[in-house]
Amino acid sequence: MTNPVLQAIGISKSFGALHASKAVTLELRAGEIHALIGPNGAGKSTLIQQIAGQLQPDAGKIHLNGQDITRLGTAARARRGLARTFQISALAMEDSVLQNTMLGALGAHGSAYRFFRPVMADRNLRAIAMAALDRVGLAEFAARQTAELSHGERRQLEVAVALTLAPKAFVMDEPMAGLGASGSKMLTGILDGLRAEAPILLVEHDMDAVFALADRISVLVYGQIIATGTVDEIRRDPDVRAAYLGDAA
Ligand SMILES: Nc1ncnc2c1ncn2[C@@H]1O[C@H](COP(=O)(O)OP(=O)(O)OP(=O)(O)O)[C@@H](O)[C@H]1O
Repeated sequence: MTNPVLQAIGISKSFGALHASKAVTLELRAGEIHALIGPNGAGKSTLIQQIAGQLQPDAGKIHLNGQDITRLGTAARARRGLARTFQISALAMEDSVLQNTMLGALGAHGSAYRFFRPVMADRNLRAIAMAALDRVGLAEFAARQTAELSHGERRQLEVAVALTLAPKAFVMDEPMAGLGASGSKMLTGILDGLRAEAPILLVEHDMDAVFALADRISVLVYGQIIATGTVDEIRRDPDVRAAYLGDAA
């Protein structure tokens, strides 16, 4: 088996007396969507923040392609190919869909600081951005102001911006949140195809999306991973049913 792309190795984090992550070990392998599920307050966000670099673990390490990135901040991790998506506030609402995407592409492919006009005239960046927009079904919206997009289309745009970074791994925090049935279906289809480009660590409460997308699922309860397995293994796992899924499985 190939080496994991992204690893959390023995991650622990406490807030006072509360152990939000207890020696969590998790692997994201090439080509997979690995869902992280668990009840409210289980520690999913805390773990994702440590993986993305917003929070420093008390103990343990984060590796990206075998390299220790534990001490790097979010920007340095992003430059190394860790794409954290679904922070909608990162989009400039007054700019066009294409401008948002090209500025994302500039972060990864532009070597020097450039003023905005030359950036927008850069054919190479434009081609990278248009390819990313096409990939998520937004090419025909390139000239629209981002503020005009629906909630679901903004999610698609976030994916396009992340794609311009040529990511090695995606970390996605509740991408389906706030989307209606058709938005979820559209985004599920997009994520389904993305795993071939880079594996996805997916935190998601929408179990239909999780069961439709995940190659493997890890279940976090009280800061600990109680099971990792395929959808079928997790659905059948008696500990998971007792702690989390109940009759919903
Ligand atoms: N900065 C913080 N200071 C103190 N306690 C925190 C902090 N961040 C999280 N916690 C606590 O750590 C525990 C895990 O929270 P976390 O948000 O990681 O869970 P979660 O699984 O993401 O929950 P949800 O599904 O509701 O988003 C909770 O008890 C939470 O109250």
